[in-house]
Amino acid sequence: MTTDTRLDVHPIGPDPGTRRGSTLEAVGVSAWFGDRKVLDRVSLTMSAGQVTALIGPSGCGKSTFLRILNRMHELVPSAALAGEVRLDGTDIYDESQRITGTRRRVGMVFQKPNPFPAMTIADNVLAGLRLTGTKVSRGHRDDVVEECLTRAGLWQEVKDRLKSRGGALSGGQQQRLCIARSLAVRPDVLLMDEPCSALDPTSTRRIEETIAVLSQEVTIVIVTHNMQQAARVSQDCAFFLAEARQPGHIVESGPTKKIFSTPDDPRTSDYINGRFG
Ligand SMILES: Nc1ncnc2c1ncn2[C@@H]1O[C@H](COP(=O)(O)OP(=O)(O)OP(=O)(O)O)[C@@H](O)[C@H]1O
Repeated sequence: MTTDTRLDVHPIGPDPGTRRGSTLEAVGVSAWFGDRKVLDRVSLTMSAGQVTALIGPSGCGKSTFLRILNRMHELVPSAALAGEVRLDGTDIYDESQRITGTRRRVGMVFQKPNPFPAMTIADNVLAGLRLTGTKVSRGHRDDVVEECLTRAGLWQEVKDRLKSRGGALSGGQQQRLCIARSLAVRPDVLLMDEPCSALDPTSTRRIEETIAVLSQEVTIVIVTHNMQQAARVSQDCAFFLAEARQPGHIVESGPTKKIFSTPDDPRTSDYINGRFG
């Protein structure tokens, strides 16, 4: 299919500003790689319009849990899963649910910025639409590019060079370009797996500002090793732990303010205060 023959159809979903994201609810989620169980009965509600931070030491299953939330876990041949993930009440693993529909509603931004380096900045934004088969008219494409780059906090920096290669941007700009690409399909939920770990402090701050703005419209779940970042950007927080070769589980979850000030479990306090992990 050539892009020029696409129908005059706008991206799917309500206009930004008219909604507050979707609620994601994990219910009794367990996960395996082969025989090895890596998550044990994880239940967590990630509320609409909130930022939920997933924290915990390396290897406790945070990324696996995140990948379960948009059906990427099942791409690993040895992977298995139990439990439910409800998106606004509907289990995304129910056989009536199509994987492409879930991926469109639940976007993902990865640790390492991964724009298409040889593609122009504008085409990088539109690539998200092409990958999900969402049609957009030629006349509407410029609007989508501007809107998404604006929402990702990148428009002012790139508006005069939209035809430059995505690979020519700085690391932080590339990450915001990837966020813009995710936003083009108007997801209800954005999953972010350590989105700032490869970035300098200034770029990190820009991404955090972007997260704060986006969270008014999109539900955000972020994995971070940076406790200050979790405290800054999230309203809710879940502390994962895998002890003594046991599968990862949630020790406690709740409002970030409470988790960081008066956690119920001493292991949470020890981790947050850098006494292990
Ligand atoms: N593709 C895979 N095949 C086999 N085992 C895997 C795979 N991916 C992850 N694991 C294992 O699952 C467990 C959880 O890994 P995961 O990456 O989810 O942890 P994490 O908390 O995100 O770690 P980190 O903070 O270091 O990214 C680890 O023991 C890891 O070795």
